[in-house]
Amino acid sequence: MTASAEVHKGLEGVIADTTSTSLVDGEAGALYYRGYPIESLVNYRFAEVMHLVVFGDLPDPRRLNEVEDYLWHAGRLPAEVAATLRVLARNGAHPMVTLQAIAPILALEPPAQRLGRTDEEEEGLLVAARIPAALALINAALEDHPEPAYPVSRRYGERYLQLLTGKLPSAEAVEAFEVMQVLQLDHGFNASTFTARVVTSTLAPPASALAAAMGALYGPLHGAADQGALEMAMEVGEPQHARAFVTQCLATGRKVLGMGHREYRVVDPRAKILKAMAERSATEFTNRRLLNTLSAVEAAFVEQTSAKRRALRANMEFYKGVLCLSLGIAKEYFTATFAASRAFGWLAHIVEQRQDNRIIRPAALYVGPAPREPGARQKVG
Ligand SMILES: CC(=O)SCCNC(=O)CCNC(=O)[C@H](O)C(C)(C)COP(=O)(O)OP(=O)(O)OC[C@H]1O[C@@H](n2cnc3c(N)ncnc32)[C@H](O)[C@@H]1OP(=O)(O)O
Ligand SMILES: O=C([O-])CC(=O)C(=O)O
Repeated sequence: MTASAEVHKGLEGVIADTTSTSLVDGEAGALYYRGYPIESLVNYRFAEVMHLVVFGDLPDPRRLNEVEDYLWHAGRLPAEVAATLRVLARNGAHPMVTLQAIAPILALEPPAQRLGRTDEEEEGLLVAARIPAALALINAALEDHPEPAYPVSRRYGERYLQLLTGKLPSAEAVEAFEVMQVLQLDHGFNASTFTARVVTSTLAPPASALAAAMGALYGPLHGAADQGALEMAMEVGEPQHARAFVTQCLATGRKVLGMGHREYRVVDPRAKILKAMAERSATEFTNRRLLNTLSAVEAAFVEQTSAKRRALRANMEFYKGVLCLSLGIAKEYFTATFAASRAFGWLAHIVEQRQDNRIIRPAALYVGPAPREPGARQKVG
């Protein structure tokens, strides 16, 4: 590459490939899965929208039954996989670190049930289906509890919450949880999805691509902003401290997590839905105070960044934590819960990438020393 070449730092605006899974309209603040606006999809079960994203259409009742049955059977961890996971988790790393390490192992010992897809797709589906039980096991190992019994419910959200919290959730909690998971399914060429596509482009197996994507999601500029935003609200403490906190962040270059987005120039449409849900769910004093603090941080941030070349607004991560806490999900499991949903979106992109593959290999503008000779030197030894 010559020195006159233009560098697209962060690949902003670079169209790297086509996709038919989701459309992100950053100017209008709209998101569509396979053509359907997300606002219309929040009325469907998670398993239905997952089917839409991965397979391209909403399932009829018979297929939904088949998919929910598959997720239940496939989602149960084989004994040896569970034992490996338990040993790894006991090292005490963050659940996302353990989950990434175990992801390829989750593909071992597949069940007899399949969804009639290719071997590669079935591998990805299996890893994604097993994430909820894997998280419950990580939680049990870290807390030194016995492994939770595998729930009888075929409903994805009910099973997930029961696995993670140890309690049978209310119907309202299941609905709210599934809406959140629907909103997290897919989002164009975000960093973790692009990672999955890069790994897939080398023809590495889906389980390797999913593990790599988990690594990308765990960064605070991407998926881990959910835990980060909530911890920031805890640090701020009270709404009246928000203005000074934002001033300090902007003066020192510290990122206010959960604010700003590469694509959206207006509020992220998912953030609007999640904020309303967080408001409805935060009845308990601590969660209400966290919500009010976040709201004050958002107002101060929007005001203090109004002179920037770009409008910076709340993204999906900002209010999500309050909803998660209300559902009984501890903050260390926010990003892993995001991964549990996004894994299906990653799979949709893995399938798309494999269908029309070319290795992803951009060019670099070399800025190191000009070619030179090391000069004469005595041979060592
Ligand atoms: C599911 C998700 O992944 S959603 C995103 C989750 N991530 C976060 O919430 C982390 C906080 N946000 C950010 O770091 C960024 O906004 C990102 C990573 C989301 C997007 O990054 P970019 O597209 O490179 O940011 P962008 O070019 O729009 O930033 C413009 C300016 O605003 C600043 N800015 C952007 N977001 C923030 C923020 N949250 N806090 C402080 N300043 C910010 C940038 O530093 C830049 O400043 P400059 O013009 O003085 O250089
Ligand atoms: O699109 C992005 O860059 C990040 C995001 O919102 C997502 O992955 O959901």
